Amino acid sequence: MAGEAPEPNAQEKAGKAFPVSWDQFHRDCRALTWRLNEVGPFHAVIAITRGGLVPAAIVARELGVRVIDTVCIASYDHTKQGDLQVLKGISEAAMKLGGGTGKGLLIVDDLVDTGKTGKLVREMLPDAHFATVYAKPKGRPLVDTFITEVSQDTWIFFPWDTALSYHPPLRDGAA
Ligand SMILES: O=P(O)(O)OC[C@H]1O[C@H](OP(=O)(O)OP(=O)(O)O)[C@H](O)[C@@H]1O
Ligand code: HPA
Ligand SMILES: [Mg+2]
Repeated sequence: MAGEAPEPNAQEKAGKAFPVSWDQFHRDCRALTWRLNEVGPFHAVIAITRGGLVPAAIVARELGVRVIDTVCIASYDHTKQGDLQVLKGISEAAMKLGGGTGKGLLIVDDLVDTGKTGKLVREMLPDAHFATVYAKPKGRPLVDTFITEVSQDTWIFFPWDTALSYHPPLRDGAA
């Protein structure tokens, strides 16, 4: 007897693809910084790894912030979301800069999807400003500043996760 079909992963459930190039990502990070410049100044940037590292570097460079800390959280194994694991918390030095509640700190991530990751970090730093480059509707209420909203059924492909490859012509069935 045939086994049950495997459950679709988050990317398969999403259906639509939104590939982002390095150029586009850099432009979107700069656009994010324009908005954040109105909100700051910030004592430090807290990057949610790993996806938040790239936008955090660009945003910190544009804002002239040199103190950068990480909060290391794992949830998706490629496209399947499991339980959140905090692999490394926020450093004592960064906590001190934020007065224990995150005031004056800027949390940066590449995107919010379900909002689970963002919610966890917000609980650690309730007074921090939370910025992401992209936001899906479920996670959007958690974010203070973002640039582009994509629908919940869209999967964003980041340039560090992708490579150029052959794409068949539309008439041969390409999506
Ligand atoms: O809003 P959520 O549903 O929680 O999803 C958003 C999070 O998922 C991705 O990280 P991931 O856990 O895949 O780890 P990575 O940043 O190391 O790739 C992304 O970078 C966000 O941090
Ligand atoms: O749409 C997405 N793209 C890449 N990583 C993700 N992690 C959660 N959602 C996404
Ligand atoms: Mg991440």
